[in-house]
Amino acid sequence: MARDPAWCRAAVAMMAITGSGSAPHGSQAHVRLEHVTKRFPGNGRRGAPLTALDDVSLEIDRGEVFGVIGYSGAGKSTLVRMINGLETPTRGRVHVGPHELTALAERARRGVRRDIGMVFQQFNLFRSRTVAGNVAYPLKVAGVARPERDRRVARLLDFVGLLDRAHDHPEQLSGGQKQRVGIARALATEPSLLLADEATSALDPTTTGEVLALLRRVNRELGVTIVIITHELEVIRSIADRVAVLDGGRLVESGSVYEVFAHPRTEAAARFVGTALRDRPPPETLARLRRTHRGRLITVRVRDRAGFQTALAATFLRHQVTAEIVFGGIGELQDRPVGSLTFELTGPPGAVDAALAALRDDGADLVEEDD
Ligand SMILES: Nc1ncnc2c1ncn2[C@@H]1O[C@H](COP(=O)(O)OP(=O)(O)OP(=O)(O)O)[C@@H](O)[C@H]1O
Repeated sequence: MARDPAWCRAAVAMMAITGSGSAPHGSQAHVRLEHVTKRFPGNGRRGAPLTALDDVSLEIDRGEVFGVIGYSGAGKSTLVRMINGLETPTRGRVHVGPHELTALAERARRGVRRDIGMVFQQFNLFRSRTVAGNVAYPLKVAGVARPERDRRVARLLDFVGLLDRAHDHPEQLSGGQKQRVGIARALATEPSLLLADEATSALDPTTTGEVLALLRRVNRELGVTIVIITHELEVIRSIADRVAVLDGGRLVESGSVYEVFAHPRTEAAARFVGTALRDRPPPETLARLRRTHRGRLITVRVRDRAGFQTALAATFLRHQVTAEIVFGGIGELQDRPVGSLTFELTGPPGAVDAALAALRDDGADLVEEDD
């Protein structure tokens, strides 16, 4: 049964794309890693040393939210420990602000560390101290006098929305509330840099959203640079400006979240981000679509390209191909469109092949979903 190609044109035109630019990059570096390699000695049984980081160079700008993603064992936590000076590289240099960490003695490194807040997956709160006591602890260590300490603690608890829980103990709080205390504590010494290592990995999706919203406020309202380490792509997608992908200790890709997610240049990054964008129908959906649709199935990736969908509809029309959207959708990443549309194509003999050839010539990123 032929359908009116105009239907397709109208549907596609309705989803016309208006792209906008992503956050600019290139201001002042807050953290700089130059050719950092970290080797751990072999444990005797397996023998060979383990390279946790392999010649990693990257710059994190002051005031940005920078994500680091990678599978378990990729080297993410080792990278964090390089930035806060808890590990020293086997080779290479680490700069934080004006300091070259790798050139400093431990005592001086501790001074730099005071300007770095840490947030952990398991919160790491003192169970024996109250919420206020936990937030006050780093101030006590830093020798801040009681009245000032109390003032800062109240301000921080207010900022994270837990002023009314000041006298509770951590076990009386939910996971999300514990992490908010963790964030307040990390901010107590007014650091300019916050390192969040899997800060939401122990939380459910709703609570994750709340904690990410708080981190966004920390970044925007307090101007704190945030480095967020995670294996959860949704975390990067919702909060980061730029992202680096680690794979087997190597930095395989870095750039704006849009560029890395929408146009991964390496196979390793594509494999990692592919799941986040749901660029293809899942196998069970494809099987069902094949059963219920007689025409050719193709999936077209939609990216930030002005006029692309109008051109797509025009190509189908020109070749007398009927194109019905049977699956897909378009979302947003850093305010730019990203998604995919799966079409069922039907038409006169040879017309579908001609239309697909024309689309490929025009640079369309499409996949044939037929067996
Ligand atoms: N102190 C250490 N001694 C020996 N090997 C180590 C040490 N710390 C890390 N490694 C090894 O270095 C590699 C990278 O570890 P790292 O913890 O940085 O990875 P990750 O990406 O943070 O992983 P995960 O998400 O599982 O925490 C792993 O193979 C790990 O076993």
